[in-house]
Amino acid sequence: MTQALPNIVSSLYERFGHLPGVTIEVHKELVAINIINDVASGTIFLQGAQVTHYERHCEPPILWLSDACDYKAGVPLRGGIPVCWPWFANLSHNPDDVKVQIDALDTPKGAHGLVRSINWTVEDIVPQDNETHLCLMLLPHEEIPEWPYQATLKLMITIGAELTVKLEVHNTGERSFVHTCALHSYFSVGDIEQTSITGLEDATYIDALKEWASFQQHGTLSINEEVDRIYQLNSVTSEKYQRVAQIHDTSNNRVINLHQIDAKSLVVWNPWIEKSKQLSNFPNESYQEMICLETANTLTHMRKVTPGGLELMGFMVK
Ligand SMILES: O=P(O)(O)OC[C@H]1O[C@@H](O)[C@H](O)[C@@H](O)[C@@H]1O
Repeated sequence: MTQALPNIVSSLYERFGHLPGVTIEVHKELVAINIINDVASGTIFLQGAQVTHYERHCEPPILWLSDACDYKAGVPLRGGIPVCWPWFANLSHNPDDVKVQIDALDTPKGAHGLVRSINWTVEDIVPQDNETHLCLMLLPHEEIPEWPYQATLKLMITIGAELTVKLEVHNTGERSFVHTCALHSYFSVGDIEQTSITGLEDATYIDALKEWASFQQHGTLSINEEVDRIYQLNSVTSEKYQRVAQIHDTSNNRVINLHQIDAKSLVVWNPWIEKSKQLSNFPNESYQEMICLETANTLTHMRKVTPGGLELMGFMVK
């Protein structure tokens, strides 16, 4: 972060004024925007445009955030909704076009791309009684010296009775580029052993724990061991949100409904016992209280963005 934290906070207040239900806070080395309106509350960090909290009043939080986050600049927070772009997962598991494009760059090639630990700028905050809209923006060619393609990334978030998060990728340059991406949502559940997922019946998935082989889902998905799967949802369109999965969070007596638009992949991940011990900023027992359902376009759903082209994908939680 080049600007001192208090300066970032004061310049945001100067730009937007003191908007109702909007406060800007510093968490150690990071700046966050807190939202509260008549129906819900939320928190969005500038680093990674990472939504870390969403809760409807009088209900348990919908998103999970680790208690072990250290709020350090350059380290993505464990939980909430990290934005993965321009590649998802390890580069080695991406389509050849993505690998070739990224291999040519002199940039770190860790999992989940380049933008989850960079500060995004705040484009807009619009508070209303029942929903608050935010837009965060990133110009990757300006923030990542090695990224050679001109583009504008926008993350559009609505905090209301529903949570919507949309990622827009606009090619503003003269060369095409490809990407895979994900909104890597960590959902909070009361007890993973009393949690099941419906909506994926009969869907095809790639199992990252079984040598990336392809399988078909039969019936409800219960989580009682490590799960790391990429479901391919070919029927999702760019026309309207489509209900893709439901998390039955039985111990909280609720169902979280996930709808997607123009996002044809859904990653389901829980690290379970052994993998939990290897993850950064992840308490050993936390696998019991979270499940990732990650709205994505990956593998065969890689996207090519031609000059002037604009890609939009996202999800809504009802
Ligand atoms: O530790 P990271 O880089 O945030 O990744 C967490 C997980 O992210 C998921 O999307 C992947 O499917 C998992 O394989 C991975 O372990």
